[in-house]
Amino acid sequence: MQPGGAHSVDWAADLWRRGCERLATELPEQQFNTWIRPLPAATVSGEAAGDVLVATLKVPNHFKRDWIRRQYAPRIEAILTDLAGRPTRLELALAAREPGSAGAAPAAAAPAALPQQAALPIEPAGPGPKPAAAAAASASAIVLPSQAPASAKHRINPQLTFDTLVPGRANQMARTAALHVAGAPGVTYNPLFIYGGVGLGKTHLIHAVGNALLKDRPDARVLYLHAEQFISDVVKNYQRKTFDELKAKYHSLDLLLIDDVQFFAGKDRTQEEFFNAFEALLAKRAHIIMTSDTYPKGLVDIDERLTSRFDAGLTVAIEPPELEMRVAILIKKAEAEGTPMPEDVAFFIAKNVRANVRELEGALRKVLAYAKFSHKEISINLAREALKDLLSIQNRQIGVENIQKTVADFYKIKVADMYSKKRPASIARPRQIAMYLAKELTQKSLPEIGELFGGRDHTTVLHAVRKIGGERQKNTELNQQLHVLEQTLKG
Ligand SMILES: Nc1ncnc2c1ncn2[C@@H]1O[C@H](COP(=O)(O)OP(=O)(O)OP(=O)(O)O)[C@@H](O)[C@H]1O
Repeated sequence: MQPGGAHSVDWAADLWRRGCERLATELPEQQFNTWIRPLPAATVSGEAAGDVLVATLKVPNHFKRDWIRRQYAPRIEAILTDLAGRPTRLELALAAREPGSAGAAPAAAAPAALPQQAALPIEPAGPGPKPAAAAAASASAIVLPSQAPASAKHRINPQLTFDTLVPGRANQMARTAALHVAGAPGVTYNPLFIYGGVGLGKTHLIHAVGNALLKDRPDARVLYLHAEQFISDVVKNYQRKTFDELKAKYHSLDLLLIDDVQFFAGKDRTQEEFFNAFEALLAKRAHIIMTSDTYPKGLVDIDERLTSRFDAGLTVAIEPPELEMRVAILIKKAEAEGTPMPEDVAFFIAKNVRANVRELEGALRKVLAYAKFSHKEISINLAREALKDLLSIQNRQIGVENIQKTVADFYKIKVADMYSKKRPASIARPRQIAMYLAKELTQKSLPEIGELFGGRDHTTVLHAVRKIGGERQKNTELNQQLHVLEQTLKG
């Protein structure tokens, strides 16, 4: 499709196919096969949202929708934006279930023979189907067959190295331990158990160990896999009664890197096989590194015999990165993309995107794509524009009342003084600061803010916004206080 022009089915089908191809090279095979490949159909529409292309993917249940949204949506959007040459937004719509189906989406547009992995019940059964309203495809949308390339890249990703991992307080312990293991596997910290929230770099770190070891010892037998792949292997070998093959594969390794072991929950046979592999590997001084979303004792539905072994080497956490580390990550990643990122822009993005590194990368891609397609220099204004949706979602959650209360607490005045007519500086200044923050952090207009501050005129608010904004540039103490208030308000 050309921007603003007529859609062509071939063009749209090709867009999705190329998107899948790119995803397949970036995601671990198991993740690609589990989450992306089975998506039954995609639709693309151009007009529905102005000049933004909307790609709608149908997903079978709430669980998958939320997971894909959290884990993959920013990347899919960035890839489609890149391939389409225009901003593309992803919508995830619940597919209506066919009567009698087990929860799969309608098969009408699905390809006849996509090879599927051994399907394992890794998620709770989704709630009932949503009415057709959930399917957001517009009348002008084109239905695309889900197409996925036959092969997907997997195992160790050569780009995930210690060199590309930005160090910081958040990953200091984990990184140090990982470097240690890479230098002398099988000696200490065995097993190494790394835990932390999503998108904080656990997978990156264990790939880095694998890459480092392979660089030193190219013949080392190193295997990276997601826990789901192990589950899948156990099922396959169970069906074929080929447990010797399973043993031969896992028990002979020098380094086993296994991601997201919380997925073993409730899978007794898998746990038993993993226990066997674990014991065999430790006995021959091979190293095991595991990741999880929680520490060993926090794992549920996993045999205590295993969790106590997980904890027997070294357990380290990866924390969410602090502001400076987020800035460093942005600058480094932008540099790697060949686009230098001004420090003030990196600070702006880092202050607004704080959840995890994956989201930070998503925001960076949006900004870079926006700069590319609009042929503009990267600036704070451009970043604000590119991340408009993201920022407004965050800001919508902050209410003016909350700002008034937080600022009043901070400057130790009464909340009632925010609406009062009192004018002493000890009260007027915090009030101006609250007005400034209300303008910065919410979508409210100047008159609306004035109304919420005891029915003041919008020019009073404008004056406060300009005054505090201007002073902020020169007065570091005020700037610091505003940072603290912003961080508190954004939670
Ligand atoms: N310190 C860092 N420096 C550079 N890139 C990082 C850093 N931490 C994370 N990343 C990048 O962020 C993205 C998400 O990281 P990764 O996939 O390793 O997270 P994770 O903790 O394994 O998440 P999940 O639990 O969802 O699998 C990756 O692209 C990774 O390269």
